[in-house]
Amino acid sequence: MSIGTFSYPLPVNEPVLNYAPGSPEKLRQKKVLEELKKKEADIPMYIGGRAVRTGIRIAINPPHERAHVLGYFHQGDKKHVQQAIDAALKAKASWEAMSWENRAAIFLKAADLIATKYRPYLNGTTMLGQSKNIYQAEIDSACEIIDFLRFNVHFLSEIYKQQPISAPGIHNRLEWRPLEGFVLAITPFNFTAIGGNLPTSAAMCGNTVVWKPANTQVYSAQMFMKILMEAGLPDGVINLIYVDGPTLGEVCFQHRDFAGVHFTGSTGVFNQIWTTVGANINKYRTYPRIVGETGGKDFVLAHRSADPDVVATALARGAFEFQGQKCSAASRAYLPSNIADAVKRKLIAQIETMKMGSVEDFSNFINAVIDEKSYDKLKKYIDNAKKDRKAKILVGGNCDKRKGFFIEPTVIEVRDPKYVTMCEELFGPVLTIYTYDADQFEKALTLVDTTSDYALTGSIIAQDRAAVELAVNRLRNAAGNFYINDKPTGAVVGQQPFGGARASGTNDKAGSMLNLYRWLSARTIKETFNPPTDYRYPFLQES
Ligand SMILES: NC(=O)c1ccc[n+]([C@@H]2O[C@H](COP(=O)([O-])OP(=O)(O)OC[C@H]3O[C@@H](n4cnc5c(N)ncnc54)[C@H](O)[C@@H]3O)[C@@H](O)[C@H]2O)c1
Ligand SMILES: N[C@@H](CCC=O)C(=O)O
Repeated sequence: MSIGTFSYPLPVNEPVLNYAPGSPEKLRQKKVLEELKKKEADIPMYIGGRAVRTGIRIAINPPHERAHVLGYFHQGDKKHVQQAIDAALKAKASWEAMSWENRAAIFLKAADLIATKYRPYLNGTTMLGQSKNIYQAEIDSACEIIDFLRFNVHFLSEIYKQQPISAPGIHNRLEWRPLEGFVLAITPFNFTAIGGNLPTSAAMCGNTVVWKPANTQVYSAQMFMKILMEAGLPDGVINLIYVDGPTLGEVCFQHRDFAGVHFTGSTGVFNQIWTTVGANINKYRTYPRIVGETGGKDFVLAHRSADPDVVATALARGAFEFQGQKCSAASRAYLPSNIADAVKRKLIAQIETMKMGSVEDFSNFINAVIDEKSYDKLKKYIDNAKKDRKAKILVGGNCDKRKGFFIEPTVIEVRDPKYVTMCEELFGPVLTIYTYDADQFEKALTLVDTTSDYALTGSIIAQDRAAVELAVNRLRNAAGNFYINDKPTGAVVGQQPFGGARASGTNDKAGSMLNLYRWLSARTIKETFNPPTDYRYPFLQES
């Protein structure tokens, strides 16, 4: 029962700590990394609040140190998917009946726990499990997840306030119901914050959730789950299971109570999910919500008026932070002929200073790619480029997986703007550059717009305002997140709502109100205070 209307003002973004040499946050983080490495974690699934261990233990190794074992997670099968759905459905009635202020408090408390005592733990599990350097972990597993939790509480409270008008004699209201059934959250390896946001944004709206993270993100996912439990999340509201994708799909997408899927990952997997849901549409109680943020082939387009230093730095950071494993990473660049040589020279010089190695040495900018499958795929593209007369490796190109999955930041230069690495998502530290005739900017715009199926992020770098305006207009549908004189990565919750269209997803903008609407199903209620008692209109009542 709520006695009062409570307010949740717009929060400010969580400040990014800088981990400078000698800083208290750096000392604390180093200690926690040591602590995490010393113990071998035994990671259960969490179903209905119970820790479930199956005995099928899968080792978790840091991608940059394959020989080390951080722990093991217990892999589930079909019956655990069913148990997770049952637990979600059982928890549903009491969760959706809980007053908003109590639901909200759980997520706000989780945000505060992460901001304080668990910050180095969520960062530490992200650093070791996903091979993220401290800065990349801090902006993800500390700041972004904290922001998602706090901003979504604010956005949802704003949605709850949205009500229709009422004519005299009646009162209308909108009830912001959760969906009928359970929501499935399927999350990718690359962002701990996305792993946290996908189940919690739906749960916050009163839904109960089955959450399946990528196997390569389980180490940090279970840390987040434990924080939610400590924050008071009731049993069964979010059920964390580790099963393979097809097993998950086989049970969930056949279930009558499947109410929606909140997915982030590759376009191919999302298309498969959509096709399966479509084929099963007659089985469901309600039309399921399908939300998917998917792949990208993100561009940087420089204009002849661009400052070469700005272009080179946008490329160095945009393409190589977190080894290019961001859906937003710059992976194709279009340089105008008047400054192309200067940009290449400056970019190579920057890349040559990038240190590569373990996350425990904070001076390493580059760490390992996520796993062997990704390493092998990336190496193949690089080896093919080495052999291909149409491509030239400008810098990098060496790969070594003996100790960890290390791939040097690599720049490929091509003369064919439709060369394979200009079109396909590689998801690693590989950038392809094409030089266009600086007098043919409009042609370059068309090329950017038509080269890839994706439309996630992109940047225009120019000092000429007319060129910026032209690019903003002509590339309207080429990116859901468009940047001017900046790299195409690093969206901040509340500042740059995130998502793309075309093959990059349903563009439901994580970290904004738009996303939350997808987990709500409004009911309109009209109450008439003085109801009529005669069916006849006045004109029928002639005397
Ligand atoms: N647009 C965005 O906001 C965004 C953000 C992050 C990552 N991504 C994309 O994610 C991809 C990288 O992440 P990834 O390698 O973890 O992606 P992925 O598609 O391989 O896996 C994503 C999730 O789907 C699961 N999965 C795989 N096959 C499945 C199936 N048949 N049925 C159900 N679930 C299945 C995986 O186990 C994982 O949990 C890239 O394509 C990247 O662009 C997009
Ligand atoms: N939101 C992140 C990307 C998430 C995808 O991997 C960014 O803007 O860089």
